[in-house]
Amino acid sequence: MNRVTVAPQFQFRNGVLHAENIPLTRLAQEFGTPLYVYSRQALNEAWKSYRQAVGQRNVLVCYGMKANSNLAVLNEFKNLGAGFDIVSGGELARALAIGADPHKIVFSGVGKQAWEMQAALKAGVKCFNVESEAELARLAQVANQAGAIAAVSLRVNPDVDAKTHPYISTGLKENKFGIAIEQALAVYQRAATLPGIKVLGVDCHIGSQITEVAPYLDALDKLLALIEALAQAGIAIEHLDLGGGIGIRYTDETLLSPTVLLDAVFERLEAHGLGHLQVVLEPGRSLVGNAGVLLTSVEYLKHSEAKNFAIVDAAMNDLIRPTLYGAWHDVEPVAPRTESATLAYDIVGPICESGDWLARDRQLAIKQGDLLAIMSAGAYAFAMASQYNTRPRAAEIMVDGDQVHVVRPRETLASLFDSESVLPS
Ligand SMILES: Cc1ncc(COP(=O)(O)O)c(C=O)c1O
Ligand SMILES: N[C@@H](CCCC[NH3+])C(=O)O
Repeated sequence: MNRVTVAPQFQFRNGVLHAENIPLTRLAQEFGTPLYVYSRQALNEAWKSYRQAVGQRNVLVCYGMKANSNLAVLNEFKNLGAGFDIVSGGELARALAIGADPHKIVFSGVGKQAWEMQAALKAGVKCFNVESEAELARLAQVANQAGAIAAVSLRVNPDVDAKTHPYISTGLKENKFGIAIEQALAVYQRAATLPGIKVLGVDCHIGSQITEVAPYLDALDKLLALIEALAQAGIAIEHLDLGGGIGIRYTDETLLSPTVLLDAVFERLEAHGLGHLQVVLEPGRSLVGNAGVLLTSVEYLKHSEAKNFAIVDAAMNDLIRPTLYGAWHDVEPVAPRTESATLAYDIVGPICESGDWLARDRQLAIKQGDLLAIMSAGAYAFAMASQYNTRPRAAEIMVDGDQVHVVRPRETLASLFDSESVLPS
């Protein structure tokens, strides 16, 4: 019986793991490993879950492109109607490169530089999510110099526990993000008087890989109290941005669906007479996380008294989540064997760091040369890759039914240092 994986578009057929209709063995042969493989259908299905949740309601879904900013992914979401949540001038450039509608771009991030603000104003983005009073002052200055008006939401830090990994929790008061909820009213009052600034909305983003609705509703309750205080102070807003954060299945998580979230949000908005507000969401991981796998080959097996190691050709430079967060990614042999002994393996890369591991203590029946798929590698995977140890970043492939597209070729060795120079002698 074929094992079922966490990702519907990556399943076993006749004993071989496929991406849609393509056997992953074929892609490894043709393009080499390590290799990122994405499924176009998975992107579409994930988008559909948001579209169905939205229904006729006034919701703008801005894809949090930091999760995976490959142009093919961005273009797919643009064509499906997505806006974009950006956090840098670089991400703005990517959005503009695929012809994204600037009126559907929100600009988040705690450290926006003046040039980034200028570029975003020039492009005409929908909204700046402002994270401090100092940023607000800089934005007003930049907007005035440009003769432009910057529409803003203040990103409020509601001090709620998103019940996720501390490194990806962003809505607690000890986190660097946002303006403390207690200070928000005063900063809004200042914003309302600043030339160059137009108050448009309220924003928060409490964390990532969230699997329950309760933390969102805790945050929402605090934002609703703020919105009422703003109304009393004569400051009307048009939209409420609840950020991203919906989690995916890495192993056996129970999931929060966009429908459950939006139904609960609109119920509360309507109860407060705020059903007219536009809701903005900034999902990243939940749109792409299970649309990708990282393929890697076993270079060596190594057995010591304490451990069995599978040394593979992918490494922490390709996928840093395991060592950075202790994150779990399922590991599937692409063509599972039955004849080898099953042992507990640590899957480690060739990088000179003890932290260079992708999975630990996995029961696997494998041999040298076997191909493994590291699952759920569509989000925060290639996007966080580096060239550490002068390793070219992997190629990225998009599968679409029977079609295979190289959406980013493997980096060449020369490209890793051809812009460097040595000192004149
Ligand atoms: C401001 C902001 N919006 C959206 C996201 C996307 O989050 P996620 O990938 O968890 O949906 C992030 C990342 O956590 C973020 O920092
Ligand atoms: N990079 C993190 C998520 C961070 C979200 C960005 N605010 C992860 O891989 O889970």
